[in-house]
Order: sequence, then structure tokens, then C-alpha cells
Amino acid sequence: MAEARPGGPESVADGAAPAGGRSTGRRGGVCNGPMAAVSTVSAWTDLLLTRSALCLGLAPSPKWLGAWGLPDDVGGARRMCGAVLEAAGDRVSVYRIQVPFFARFGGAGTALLRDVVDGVHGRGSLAVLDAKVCDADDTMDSYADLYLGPDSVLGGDAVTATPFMGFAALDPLLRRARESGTLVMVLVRTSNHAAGGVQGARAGTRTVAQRTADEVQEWNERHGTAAAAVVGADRAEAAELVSRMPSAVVELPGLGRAGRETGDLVAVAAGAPGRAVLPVTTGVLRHGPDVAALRAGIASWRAEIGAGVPAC
Ligand SMILES: O=C(O)c1cc(=O)[nH]c(=O)n1[C@@H]1O[C@H](COP(=O)(O)O)[C@@H](O)[C@H]1O
Repeated sequence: MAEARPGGPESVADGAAPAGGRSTGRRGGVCNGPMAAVSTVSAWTDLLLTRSALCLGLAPSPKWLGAWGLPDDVGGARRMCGAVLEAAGDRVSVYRIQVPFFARFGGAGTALLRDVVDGVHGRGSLAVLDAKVCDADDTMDSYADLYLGPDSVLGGDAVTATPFMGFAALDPLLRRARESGTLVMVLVRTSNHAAGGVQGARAGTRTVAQRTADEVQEWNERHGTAAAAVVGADRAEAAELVSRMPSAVVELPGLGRAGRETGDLVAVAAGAPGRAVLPVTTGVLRHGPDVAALRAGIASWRAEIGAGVPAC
């Protein structure tokens, strides 16, 4: 079995020329004063339709580094990310990057995370920073400075956020996302077992998840399409929630997970063409560290998704 390519910064940041997607620095920065909103969703749609709805998870956790025979340190994390990016080339539209697995290495981990985001952009792909943030008032501006847009510390194209301090608490972050042409991916319904008791609870005539979905749609209608959504529910519930947010990019987690049918996820995604992002982490990382095996795993997911959610 070939090993993951050892790498310096170049091995993560180098990539194929951007192929129809976002190029680094194309958008205005968040620190450059007021800007016109850019057509965020159309940039995502272009990529999702021309490449694939497939989104690769980058998760250099102790578990995965151990499974790959790599040291649980920033060097191991760099080699893992380099191998996945090398295997994917320019065939993947979006990466979901698990922030805590980088931040746990301190400053070196944060620098690696920025390198990885640059590597994603170098391949013409988009980077979702999975940090699940939320707080009140001016802290949200600081989250934007950290996560959103080319002039932020980490340069993400989207950040995940929890709405459970009340949807209005997300407003400052959403405004910054709109200004920088990025997205806030709001947790509408998550797939973890404990979530049902909160997100499935009824608030008047709607569940909390339905109400949050409606708030995503309302924000986009009022202000522009910076609100996106994470919907990790079964087929019927996911389809219903997605139908409430016709303007939003929706991330549908669960591919390759026990108890989740790929066909169900693909069917929900097919109902939101050009807006649905299907992340897979375990289902690809289990093929590593061999780059050829990773490449074959990615190709197989693209084919399986492509049968239901066609890309050109
Ligand atoms: O935000 C997410 O992506 C997410 C939403 C959700 O509903 N459930 C969920 O597990 N996730 C993330 O998905 C990751 C696992 O990805 P898979 O291995 O592809 O299932 C976890 O680390 C979570 O952070």
C-alpha cells in the first residue's frame, strides 16, 4: 500500500488551475469596507452542477490519523489533507473541513488549516469550515474575521453555525457573509441521536427545525442568499425541510453512514439541483492512506451521486 505523500506546505496548497469555480481572492475581502453582495449561490451552483454534489470531509482526528498509520500531530494532519487533495484533483466541488481537528494543534494547526483552504481554492473548490459557531453581539463580527472570506484569518467560503441562541443572534454573521460573498450554514436539523428532542420539538404549529428552515428562507428573501442550511434528517423530513428553503444551499450529511441509504440522500439532493451538497468523510477516509485507493473511492461516490444528481 502506497503511503500518503509526505508534504511541506506546497503539497496542500498546490493544486490544479481553478476550473470554472472560485479562484482565491476573486471576491472582495471582509475588511475592505462596504461591498455589493455577490451572487453567492450561483457560484456554488456552477460548481455543484459542473463537478458533483459530492463534498469531501477533511478530518485529521486522532482516530483517522491512527488508522492511516500517521502521527497524531500537525505533520500527520498535513500529510492526510495533502493525500485527500491529491486524490481529488479538481473533481470535487466542496470540502467540509473540521476546524477542531486543526485547532487542537495550536498556532501550527491554524496555519495548516489556512494552507488547506488555499489548497482547496487552488483546485477551484470551495471550503466549508465546520466550527458550529454562535454567540451574541459583537463576537459574531470576530467570528467573521476568523472564518469568512478571503481576507479573514482562515479564508473560508462558509462556516457552520448553530441557531439555538435564537436565529436573530446569527444576523451579524449573516450580514458579514453577505458582504463577503460567503455562506453561513445554519444547523436546521442534525443527524445525531440527541438532536430529535430539541430540533423535533414543537414550537406552535411547527417543529423547531421547520421554524429554523423558515427563518433561513425569510432571511434570504429579505437580505440576499447568505443563509444556507444543514439538514441531517431521514428522507421524508429532509425533503420537507429543504422544500421550505428554495433559495438556500443545503448540506445533507449522512453519505456512507450506517442506517442511511445513499438513494434517499440522492433523492433529496435531486429535489434541489445545484443547491445540494452531499458530504462524506468516513466513506472516503477509510480508503486511505493509499492515494490511488482514495481516488477510486472518490470516483465511486461521484458515480453513485451522479446517477441521481447529474453533473455535466
Ligand atoms: O455539520 C455537519 O456536517 C454534521 C451535521 C449533522 O447533522 N451530523 C454530523 O455528523 N455532521 C458532521 O459530520 C461529521 C461526520 O461525517 P461523515 O463521516 O461523513 O458522516 C461529524 O464530524 C459531524 O461534525
